[in-house]
Amino acid sequence: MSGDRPDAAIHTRGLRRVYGDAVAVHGLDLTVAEGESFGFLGPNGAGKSTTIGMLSTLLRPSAGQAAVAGIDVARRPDEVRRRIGVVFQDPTADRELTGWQNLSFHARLYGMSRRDVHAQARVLLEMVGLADRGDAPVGTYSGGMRRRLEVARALMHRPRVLFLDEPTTGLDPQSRAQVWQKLHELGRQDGVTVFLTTHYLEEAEHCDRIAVMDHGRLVAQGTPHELKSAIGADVVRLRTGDDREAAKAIRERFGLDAEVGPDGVRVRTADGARWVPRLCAQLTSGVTSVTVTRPSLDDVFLHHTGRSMRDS
Ligand SMILES: Nc1ncnc2c1ncn2[C@@H]1O[C@H](COP(=O)(O)OP(=O)(O)OP(=O)(O)O)[C@@H](O)[C@H]1O
Repeated sequence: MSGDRPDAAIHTRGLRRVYGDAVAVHGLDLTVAEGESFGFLGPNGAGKSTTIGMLSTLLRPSAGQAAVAGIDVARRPDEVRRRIGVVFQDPTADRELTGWQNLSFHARLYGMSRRDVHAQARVLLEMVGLADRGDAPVGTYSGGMRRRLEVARALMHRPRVLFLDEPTTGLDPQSRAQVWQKLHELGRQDGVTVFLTTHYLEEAEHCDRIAVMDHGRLVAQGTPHELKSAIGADVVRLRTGDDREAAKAIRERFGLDAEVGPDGVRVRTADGARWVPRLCAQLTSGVTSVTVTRPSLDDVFLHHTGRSMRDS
């Protein structure tokens, strides 16, 4: 493809997908380096699953190009499939089979030898913390265990790129942390590229780089630190006797953008700590609490999409 990047794990140019008259992904240009963990964020309907579908060869692009592990997804989909692993939003492990059988069945589809399957399953069950549960039916696993098994299964044929669509949705915080730690090790130790969508802030924080998508377009990309710094200002959150009235007063008297949300009034301003005393002196609607923080990824998300990550 033009502007080739054979060393990149994922490289797209003008990647586009339409459903009838609706454009789900508009000309996406994205490059993800080998071994990178890349978080793909965006509100519902932004086009994340459609993009993963195209990159994992399940959906044909309507236009543009994409290469995964240096191979064009439209021209050589079979070769791409051998080099990728996919963990879908909904659980797909067979509950009747044991963990071990799930891994083995998957690997045999990829033509792996019995011996190789055995060795690889042992390593991966160990890696995802299921070594002592491999012989139990998946129906007896907790949600977190099932998810970790699915990660192991996606890795059986030693893919170079792992795609995960909402890998930890519905898991408790402890299971989420466990799954995430395993994913992180993969990149660090084995150079596997991890490309994931998530609605969880802490998961996004762990990524080497992040892209934010909205209405089928990339609206921001960079490291979590770069994206937060680019917002440039402190975030002041206030609770007042009347949040709407306070937001109105802030807009009028200070010319600042004040948003009212479930956690009170949110204002972005340079040097928030110095501004707060001036604010308190001017507001008549009684300030009950104030916090000043550096921008979070949720602030980045809100800035670029107009929505909070938690709400989406
Ligand atoms: N099979 C389909 N037929 C028609 N429209 C579709 C289809 N799949 C997705 N869409 C539309 O394409 C757009 C992008 O959807 P997509 O599922 O890729 O978004 P998403 O960012 O993954 O959302 P979510 O976070 O809800 O999974 C949406 O407007 C959606 O309604």
